[in-house]
This record gives sequence, C-alpha cells and structure tokens, in this order.
Amino acid sequence: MEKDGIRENLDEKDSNIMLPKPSLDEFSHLSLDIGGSLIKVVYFSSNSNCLVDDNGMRSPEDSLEVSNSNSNWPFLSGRLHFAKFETSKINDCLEFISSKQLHYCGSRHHEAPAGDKNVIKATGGGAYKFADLFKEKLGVSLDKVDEMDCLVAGANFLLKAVHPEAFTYMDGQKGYVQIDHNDLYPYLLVNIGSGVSMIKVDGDGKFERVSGTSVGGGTFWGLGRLLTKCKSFDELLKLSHQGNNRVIDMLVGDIYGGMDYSKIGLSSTAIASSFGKAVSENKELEDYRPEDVSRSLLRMISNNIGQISYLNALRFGLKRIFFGGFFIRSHAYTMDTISVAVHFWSKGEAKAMFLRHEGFLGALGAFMSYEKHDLEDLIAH
Ligand SMILES: Nc1ncnc2c1ncn2[C@@H]1O[C@H](COP(=O)(O)OP(=O)(O)OP(=O)(O)O)[C@@H](O)[C@H]1O
Ligand SMILES: CC(C)(CO)[C@@H](O)C(=O)NCCC(=O)O
Repeated sequence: MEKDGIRENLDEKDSNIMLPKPSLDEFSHLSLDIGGSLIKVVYFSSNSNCLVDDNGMRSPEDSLEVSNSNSNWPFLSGRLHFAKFETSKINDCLEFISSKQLHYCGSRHHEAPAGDKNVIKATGGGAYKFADLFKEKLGVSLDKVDEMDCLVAGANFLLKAVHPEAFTYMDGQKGYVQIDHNDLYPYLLVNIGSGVSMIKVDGDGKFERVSGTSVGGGTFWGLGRLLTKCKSFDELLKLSHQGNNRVIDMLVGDIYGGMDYSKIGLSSTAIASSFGKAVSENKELEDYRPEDVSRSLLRMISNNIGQISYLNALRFGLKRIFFGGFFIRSHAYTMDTISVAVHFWSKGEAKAMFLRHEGFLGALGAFMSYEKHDLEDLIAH
C-alpha cells in the first residue's frame, strides 16, 4: 500500500479491520533479527485466517500466507506475521512478545534444565548484545544464527516462494518481475540496513559477502536527524518529498554555465558535488529548508549505494541486483535514485530490483533455520 509514495509499515500498527483476537496457542515459532537500528520479528500462526495484531486489529500487509506449495516445510500451512520495533525501544519488543506469549514459540530442548527450555532463533548483532536481557526478562535463550546466512536464506525463500516479491522501479513505474527458479543465480544481494552488506549469491547457502559500506540507512537517519531536527525516520523521508536537491547540490550546469559536459556523458542537471553549493554560498544551516537538506542527503546516499552496487556487480559479472533492508521502505524517490544510478553506470546492462518484504530477510532466514523436527514438535504442542 502506498501513502504519499511511502509504503505503509509492514508492522502491526497500520491495521484497520477488526477481527476477534486469536487464542494465544495459535502462534508458533518466533524468530528475531536484532539489528543496529531495528528489531524485526517473524512468527507463525497455524490459522491462516489469523490476520490479527495486538490490538485485535486486522492488517492486510503484515503477514504472508504459507501453504503446502510455497513452504519449505510441506507439513506447515498457515500465516507468517511480521512486526518491527526500534532497537532503542527494545522493551516495547519484549512487551509485545510477552503479551502474545510468543516466547514460548521457539524450539524446546527437553533435556535442558527448566530455565533453558525455550530457545528462540535470533540473528543480527543484537542476538549477542541482548542475549542476557532476553534471558532475564522472558526466560528464553537466543539461538544465534549467522546474519549473512539468514539474509541469503530469507532472500532465496522470498524469491522462490512468494509471487509477486521482486519488482523494478523506474520513473514512477513499478514492474513486478517473474522469477525463473532455474535462472535465479548468481545475483547480488544488497542489504541496506544501518550499514550496507553486498553479497554475491550463487545458490542455497552458497554465497560470499563481497563488499559493504558504512554509508547506509543509519547515515541517512543519523545525519538527517542532526541537520533537520526531525523526530522520526518517516518524518525525514516525508520531508524529502517536498525538497529540491538542486538548492544544495552543485550541478554540472552550475560549474559549466548551464551547459552539459557531454564529452564525458554528464548532463547539466547531473550532480557534480553533493552538498557542494553549501560551500559557495554565504549561508548557514538555518538558511536551508529541511526539505531540501533531506532530499540532497537521500539522493547522495542512495546514489552512492547504487554506484558501489553496480561496481560490485561489474566485478563479478552479475546482471541482477536485489536491494533489501529497511532503508528503502518502498520509498519512490529512494528506489528511483538507486535504479537510475545502476542504469546510468551500467549503461542499461544491470538491473536494480526491490523486494516487498525488504526489511525482513534476516528474520525470515532465522525462522527458516528451525529444524523440521522443532516445527513438528511445536505443532504437537
Ligand atoms: N522506524 C524507523 N526507525 C529507524 N530507522 C528506520 C525506520 N524505518 C526505516 N528505517 C531505516 O532502516 C534502517 C535500518 O534498516 P534494517 O532494519 O534493515 O537494518 P538493521 O538490521 O537495523 O541494521 P544492521 O543490519 O546494519 O545492524 C535505518 O538505519 C533507517 O535508515
Ligand atoms: C556490520 C553489519 C553487518 C551489521 O549488520 C552491517 O551494519 C554492515 O554491513 N555494515 C557495513 C560495514 C562495512 O562493510 O563497512
């Protein structure tokens, strides 16, 4: 669902249709991806009609039906639920898990001492950082699953099992992509979280993290917050809608008296230097509109990620680049900038694609790391 170009959260707060609250024992197998900025939560309900959040509200976009045909576990049929929380507000996440009794939804180690019986699959740095907190507050152990393994497992699952999942975005046009299971690999997975990981994927569990950059989603939100005084990420993203980057960015035309530099393929409107105009004008931060600052920042970071991604695709001869991570938020301008960068640098050879469940790759991968017998065991309970 698009709202002002920003897709509504795949979280529980955007729901609108009332349904009766499910009984707690309908939920099973909780998995977590605890990142530097956000905690992503995935859990399963065996009742596929169960589209209900913690307020008893129904949401059309916070879940995904799993049927015998699209699941890796043919005995599983139901619905996957998605939720997210800011890592700095981890207590909200603990409360959410506790209120739904999701902490009983891991695997059970029958031989373990009473306190160690519930084990939840968790990935991301927070699976290490917050393990003691989960133990203390919920009495669960976090079974740590490697972050890169999870990102790849989540992406492969979505690309193979969910349709439509991948789409292109250019000039305001979204085009869903039909994935040929026999012609999926190799591809480059670019996960734009707080930082950015670039992974060459060659098959199920076959991959290499080939590059990364610390200039990512955390940079946009961190710098943006300092420069604009915005109170939330969404507010910053919304501001960028009304902004004009030409006020702050130095364009080729600014340097070349309005002309293109066509000999090296640069039009007059191409950005020659992000934020470059700010040095030549006698202005302070207060003299710039936050809208324009946000727009320039978003453009600078998206462009840079698009360019580094292309260079890595070129390095390994990859034609397809899938972008995930919560930085994207299905935001039109972000996707457009990344797509244009990839198109421009590759001269149309490489293609940028985006994923509907962009921010949940890691959490889904952690979910998929439950052993088959754990899942069957849980269903039995
Ligand atoms: N509500 C939000 N609050 C904070 N950041 C948000 C929000 N929504 C989207 N973002 C963006 O998403 C980024 C985090 O994305 P994601 O959850 O994929 O990464 P992460 O797992 O937290 O980071 P990492 O993998 O580097 O540890 C933030 O840096 C920010 O740019
Ligand atoms: C450190 C991680 C993997 C944590 O998710 C991520 O934030 C990241 O890929 N950062 C970029 C680090 C780098 O390659 O420069």
